[in-house]
Amino acid sequence: MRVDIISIFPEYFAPLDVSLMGKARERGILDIHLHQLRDWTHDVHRTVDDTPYGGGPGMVMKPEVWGEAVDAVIDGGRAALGADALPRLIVPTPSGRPFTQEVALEYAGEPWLLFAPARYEGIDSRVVAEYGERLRADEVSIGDYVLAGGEAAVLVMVEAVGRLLPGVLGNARSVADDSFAPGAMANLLEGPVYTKPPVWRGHEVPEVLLSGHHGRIARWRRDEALRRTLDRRPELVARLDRDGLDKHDRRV
Ligand SMILES: Nc1ccc2ncsc2c1
Repeated sequence: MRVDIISIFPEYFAPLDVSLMGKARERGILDIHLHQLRDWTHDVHRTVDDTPYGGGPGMVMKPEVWGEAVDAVIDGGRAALGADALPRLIVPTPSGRPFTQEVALEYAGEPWLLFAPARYEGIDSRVVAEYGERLRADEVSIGDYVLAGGEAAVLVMVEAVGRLLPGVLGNARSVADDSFAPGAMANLLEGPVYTKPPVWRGHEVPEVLLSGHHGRIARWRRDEALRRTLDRRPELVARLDRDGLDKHDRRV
């Protein structure tokens, strides 16, 4: 998968050089290209924003600069992927559709993603309108809180998508084990986890986990996942269809 990221802070993405994403890049599974948005400005101050039409606080990022940058990055990607290749354009914004595991799985199936993180009050809305006429352009939110810009959201999305790519997770771990993956634990939060020693500062590991009885262990883990989900994210339990909950579950 090719990933292009255009930002006024390309250095923000240094974390993508390390750990799982760094290894995926070394192994050629993930091909990440960073671009400085200001390289497509033409004034001495390398200006990327201006005051909003209609008034109001803050500044809006200029469409001309983003248009030249996205056009150039598409041309660059096409030199590598083919003259007709087009990226999935992803614009992180608090007003976007929620970024979920389902969206991450969708993006993991794409050969080319182009992220356009904004600062200030966002990017002139004509940019998404312009590119939405010829490619898939999504405005996506990672949650309902205030950030200084979209760069942190791109880090989150690249990691969530990158770890789904074949070969990125080692054999010991598979995406099928994910807490939001389809299956018996779908839509449930991870329950508590333990490792050695069996007693730590007087806290004992639940006995069932030391029993070696796999059926009881599986049942205990599901009970704990359901209990935690009911306590912290009851709306996720509501999503479980009636078949998703067995008669034992209803006693949790
Ligand atoms: N403030 C904020 C919140 C969510 C979000 N998602 C993508 S950019 C962004 C910015």
